[in-house]
Amino acid sequence: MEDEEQGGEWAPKAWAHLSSVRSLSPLIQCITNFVSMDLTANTLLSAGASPAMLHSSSESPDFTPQVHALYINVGTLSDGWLPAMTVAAELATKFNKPWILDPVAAGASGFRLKACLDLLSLKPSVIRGNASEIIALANASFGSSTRGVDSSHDSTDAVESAKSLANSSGAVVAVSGAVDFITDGNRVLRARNGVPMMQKITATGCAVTALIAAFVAIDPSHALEATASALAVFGVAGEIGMEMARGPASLRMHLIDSLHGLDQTAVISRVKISAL
Ligand SMILES: Nc1ncnc2c1ncn2[C@@H]1O[C@H](COP(=O)(O)OP(=O)(O)O)[C@@H](O)[C@H]1O
Ligand SMILES: Cc1ncsc1CCOP(=O)(O)O
Ligand SMILES: [Mg+2]
Repeated sequence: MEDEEQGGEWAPKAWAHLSSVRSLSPLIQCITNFVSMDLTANTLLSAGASPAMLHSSSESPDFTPQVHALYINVGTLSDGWLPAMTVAAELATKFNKPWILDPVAAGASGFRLKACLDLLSLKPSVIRGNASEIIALANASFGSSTRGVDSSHDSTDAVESAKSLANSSGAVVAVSGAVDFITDGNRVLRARNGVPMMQKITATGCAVTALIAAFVAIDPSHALEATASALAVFGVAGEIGMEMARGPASLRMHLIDSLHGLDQTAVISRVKISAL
């Protein structure tokens, strides 16, 4: 099975997506949490994209129409930031720009769940979360099965929730974990790259969602494929980075270096994407 997943039709697609990000350098507006800002911006830069962490609702009317994609992450949500997210998402929709949602800890509180559900009504192109977040959103429930920002479920537990959320929202939904699943509600793709140590670095989930925004920016009409490519490419960077790392802190550094240095041979030989 693993051999079937390696190479095939998907690895050249992933390489084509990464190459387009490098040559087109899409401008990505990021409204993201305080924890993730640095890793997110550096991930986008090392992939060849151009990050801009602009979140004021006073400047989004001028700025959002110019970007190639918008990334919204509710990780350190506050009353003050929510209107800024709403304004930017409305502008993205109005100006036909893809926007991507990371519903960090969606099931941690009623405030956060309602915020995420309200943002969903503004039609994101892609939602990427861990299994607990996708289950909470699909069931519109908070509390019982959520432990803060980390998942208490395996990604395989959330495949049906992801499909149902994709169908109800119209978005492509990605569940990350040991295996990443990506669905439009009908097709389901599976990406099997990465290393477990990536969970021990804060904001790797946030960073890969930003990378999804960059990949969707350069191929907006194929959001499902672009999302799978971004998850697999980030995983490959983690695998190569892990060969040099001594723990989470050095993996963080080597992951960024590896993403920057990825070549065609590494991507083609390592990307493991398949249809479920
Ligand atoms: N056990 C694992 N093996 C390989 N890759 C993993 C594993 N757990 C997470 N990842 C990868 O780490 C990144 C962050 O995923 P995850 O930890 O699920 O998100 P979050 O940080 O939002 O909870 C993703 O690229 C995912 O594929
Ligand atoms: C620890 C923490 N607390 C609020 S946001 C955040 C970062 C979460 O990052 P990720 O979802 O990528 O693990
Ligand atoms: Mg997360």
